[in-house]
This record gives sequence, structure tokens and C-alpha cells, in this order.
Amino acid sequence: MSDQIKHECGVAFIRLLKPLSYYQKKYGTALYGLNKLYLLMEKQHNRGQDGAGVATIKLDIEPGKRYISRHRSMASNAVADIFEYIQKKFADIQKETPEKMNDAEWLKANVSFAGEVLLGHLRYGTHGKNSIENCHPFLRQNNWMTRNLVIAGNFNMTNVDELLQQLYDLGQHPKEKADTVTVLEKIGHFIDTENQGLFDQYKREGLDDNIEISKLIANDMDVAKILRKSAKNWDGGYTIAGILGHGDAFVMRDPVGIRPAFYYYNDEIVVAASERPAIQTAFNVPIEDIREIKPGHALIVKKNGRISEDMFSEPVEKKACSFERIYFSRGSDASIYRERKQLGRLLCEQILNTVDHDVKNTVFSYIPNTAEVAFYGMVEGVHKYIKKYQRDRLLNREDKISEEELTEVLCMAPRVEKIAIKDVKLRTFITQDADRSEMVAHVYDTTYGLINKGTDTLVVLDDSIVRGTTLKQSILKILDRLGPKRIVVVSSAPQIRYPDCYGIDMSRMGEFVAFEAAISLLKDAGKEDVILKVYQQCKDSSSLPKEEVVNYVQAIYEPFTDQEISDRIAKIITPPNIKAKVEVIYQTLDNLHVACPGHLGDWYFSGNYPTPGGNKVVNRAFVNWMEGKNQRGYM
Ligand SMILES: O=P(O)(O)OC[C@H]1O[C@H](OP(=O)(O)OP(=O)(O)O)[C@H](O)[C@@H]1O
Repeated sequence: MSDQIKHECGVAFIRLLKPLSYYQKKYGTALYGLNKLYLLMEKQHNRGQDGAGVATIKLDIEPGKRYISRHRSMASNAVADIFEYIQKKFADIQKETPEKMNDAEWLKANVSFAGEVLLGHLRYGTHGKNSIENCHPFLRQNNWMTRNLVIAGNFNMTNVDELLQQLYDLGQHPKEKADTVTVLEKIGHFIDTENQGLFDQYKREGLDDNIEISKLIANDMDVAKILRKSAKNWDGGYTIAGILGHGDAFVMRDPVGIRPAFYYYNDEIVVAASERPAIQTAFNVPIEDIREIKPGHALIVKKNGRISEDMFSEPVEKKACSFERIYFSRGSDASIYRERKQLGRLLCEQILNTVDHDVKNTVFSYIPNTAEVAFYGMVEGVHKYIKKYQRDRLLNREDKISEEELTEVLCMAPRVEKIAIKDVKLRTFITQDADRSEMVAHVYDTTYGLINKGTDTLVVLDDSIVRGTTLKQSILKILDRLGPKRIVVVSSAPQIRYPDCYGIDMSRMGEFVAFEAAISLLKDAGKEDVILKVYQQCKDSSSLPKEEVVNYVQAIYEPFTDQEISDRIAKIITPPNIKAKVEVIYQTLDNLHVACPGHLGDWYFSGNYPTPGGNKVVNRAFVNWMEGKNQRGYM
């Protein structure tokens, strides 16, 4: 789907607060941190499968010895590949000098990755030029320990141009136009100035010993101040984790709280991750003990072990990404599970109306995998309807019910079947373009013999319909072979109408099936002038500061009801030559908010962007589409 580097992804961070020998003694291995990092990353596999990276830092290493290690992989099983590479170093020692494996200090001194600060990253790199250089973590190296920086993040900035300009204004000469570079260099720049400031201050105070000064700098560096200055002009969604060479570390979250970030600590470890259940499982800790990093705040872990959550940017109205809840995050989180079920339940009324409450001739199913949880909620909703129906039918009657009728009423139950099967565990949506079409076409299969040909309606619930390609190229064709009279496709997400620019790779207007539907409706109605007017407005606003720009693209959808757009989408996604009638039902925006009250970020559905940069992105995406440029509305 995309042609440039993207940074929506998963992060995993661990700081060991005790020396490696402590873990050796207590848990039987000095590799405790690495093992936990592996688990944290594996449990967030859903966040990225195109690559992964790990970096570690060893504390208090004498000059001349390596203390930063990094390994990145783009193998199809990148996480396993990285840890095999790391494990091999230890396996060789185990083979040749097994006693050394019990000597934590020796391991730290002699084997790379035996560090106390660990950072992992899963990459959802949906772009054409897949290359190892684009895998996080990124390094900014320096001979001064405290000036080294390693970062890995789940982020996307909408205003890279503006941020690059600021770097030029500082006199810098960035080697690439990408937000990874701007973020790394911005933080790096303020790390440098903090270093210099402290160095000058100690000199002024009469300290002469530079080695002593370096130690003081490491101790006194104000990480929150560095982040405050760095993030001043960032416009985007981000969770960015970083480690400084001497061991200070941070995990920062954008002021709107768009991207998720959680953490836990005790007296042995500090751990942070994009998803809460990953921490629960990897460390076996109760949910109440895991905290969410507050928007505009950074979890800061100083080298000396001091832990704080500091504000670096005034939080604004929280608009956490609802698509995390619908699709992106794993459904094993307690709240997400509940929310997905509720999304399914809330669709029941629309579904039952569409099938005329003919439960007897309807088969309920779903498109694996993410929609599975919402499906349980939907089935509960149908059960509830049936119970009410049975109650009404039995209660509200004057005559005596016949045995035959009683049996019929009591036997009523939803026909719940696993119709669609997904043969691979990978997610197609976050797979890079080159492999996606192939995958979409072959990944699904069906169960035969469950549909009464020509009489049954098949209801299939999916979590989202974005481009509609999964349905058009694969699912609807194979479902039609089963012979249903009607196929009702239900989306637990509302219509995706606008690009995301904060980390979920939905970026080009022309690819949204909802947009295609609205445009074709406009054309049919002879309202091409609306399209031209929006184009002009978007173009005219392109040179304005982002704060003065509004989302003009909303006008494209205004003339139509949701139902009209859904009906047109049904037409578009119906493959040629299929027999079944296809209908589409979407979640309403109101019900989305009822189901996910803590995650009100809905810009891809509503067009209401939580940062000014979003309006620029959507307008640019529209201009790109009008001008036939197949590119994102942002860098
Ligand atoms: O309309 P489209 O643009 O084709 O994309 C939407 C589909 O992509 C996702 O599936 P994916 O295989 O990524 O994940 P899943 O197995 O977790 O559902 C999602 O669940 C939809 O089925």
C-alpha cells in the first residue's frame, strides 16, 4: 500500500535495576533481561512483522570497550532471527566454557548484548524499499558517552518539512528527509546542548577534571528538559523510546495520547511496551499494577535507577487512537476484549433489521482473525434478541400454545458457524505492498456444507473494511461458491474515509473504498463541482500555516447519508459474476464511542484531526489523488 518508510510499530523497553549477577542468582540466568525482551517482542508481533531490531547498553563500562550493541533483521521471522543471532553468542560460550555462563560479570565484560538497558522494536514497514537501514533502533553515535542516543519508536510526524527546516536553521545538514532523522537529530541536538551547557557550567564553577565532569554530566542531565525542547514543534502521534549512552532512558508519548504506551516497575526492573498484556504475560503481573504513560509525559529512568513520569508537553484533549482498539492491538487486553465484544453487540440491531429478523435462514460468521472477538459480542446480541422473542411469543398470548409451536420457539438459536478460515497467521493489512495482493488472494478458505444454497443469508463480520480488497479479491468470491442467497458484510469499524497520519498506514485517499464510493456518487449526481471546489480549497490552503487549515475533504461526503455510501461500497466490492446479493453494514460513529469511551480518536472515520497537521495531511492527500500522484499526504 505504501512507498515510504513508516513507523507505526511496537516498542519494548527494559531497564534492569540490579547488576546482572542478581538475576543470575535469583532467576538462574544473567540473560534474564534478554529473555524478557524476547517475550515482550513476541507478544507484540501483531504490531509489525516486516522487521525488528534490538539494542542494548551496558552500564559503567571502562573506556575503550564496546557498550552499545544493536542488531536488526528483516527476515520473515525477524524477532526469532534476532534472538537466534544473540543467543548464538551465548550458546558458543556454553559449548566451550560452560562455567562462564554463570559468571555474570564476565559475560557483561566479554559478550555483546549482556547489558542492563534493553530496547526492542517491531517494524510495520509498509513501503516499497524495504531495507535494513530503515529498521529501528537508530543510533546517533559520539565519543562522549552521554551524547550517544539510541531510539526506537511507534510514530509518525505530520510536519516533517517544518521540522527539517528547523534543523537547517540550526545549521544542520540532515542526510535524509524522514521523520526518524528529524526526531533523532532533534533529540540529539538538545542532548548536545545540555552536555555543553553542563560542561561550561562546571568549568565556570572551577572544576578542572574532565573525567569528573563527564560523570557529573551523566548524573545531572535533565532528560525531561531535553525532551521538552525537542518535542516543542512536533505534530504527530508517537511513542518514542530512547537510551542515552550512559544509561538514562525515556519513553515519551504524544500530547494527544494517540499512540499507546504502558509501563510497570518494581525494585528489579522497569518495563515499558506498546501493549499492556505483553507486560502482563512477560512479567506475570496484575493489570492494576501496569500504568499508562500519560499523554505529553515521558517515563524517565535515570542511570541511577530513579524513575519518574515527567511532563514534556502540555497534554491537550485526549484522543487516543480507536483503531488500536478495533484492529491494531492484540485482543488479549482485558479492556480491548470487552470493547470489541461491545462493538459486535452494538451492530445487532442493524444486522437483524437487514436480515428481517429471519434468524432461521441466517448463518452468522466472521472474517478471521481480528474480528473474532467482536463476533462473540455479536452472537451474544443475537441470543439476547432470540430470548426476548421467545419471551414475547410465550407471554403475550391468550391461547394455549401447541406442543409443536413450543418446540419451534424453544429451539430457536442463532446458526453460528466458522465459515471463513485464514490459513496463515500473518496480518495482510500490515504486510508490505509487494506481498499483500498475493497473500490476500490465497490466505482464506471456507468450510463447505453449512449453507443452504439459495435460501440462507450469510452474515460475516469483519473488523474493518479499508480498501475493500480483502473482500473483493478473495472473501466474497469464495463465500459465494457456498451458494448463499445474500451476503451481508458487517464492519465493526465505521467507514474509513480519511487518511491516518499518526501511525496506522492508511494514507492515500484513492485507496479508501468509502472515498471511491463518495466520488462515484458525486459523479452520478452530476456534482463534479464539489470535487473541483475541494481541490481548489486544498490547493489554496497548502501554503498556509497548519494552524489555519481546516479539513476541506469532509465536503466530499456531506451530500450523502452513511447508508448511501454503504450501499455504493457494497456495489464496488461485489466481484463480477457472483450470484449472491452483497450488502454492507458499518458501525456508527456514535456506537464506536459507546464501545470505546477511552479512545475517542476517530479522525479516519470523522475527519476530525486532533492536531493541526492532520488537516494539512488530508488536504494534501486529496490534492495528490486529484493530480494522480500515488503518494502519501505526508512524509
Ligand atoms: O479492506 P482491506 O484494505 O482489504 O483491509 C481490511 C482487512 O485487513 C485486515 O486483515 P488482516 O489480515 O491484516 O488481519 P487479521 O487477521 O488480524 O484480521 C482486517 O482485519 C480486514 O480484514
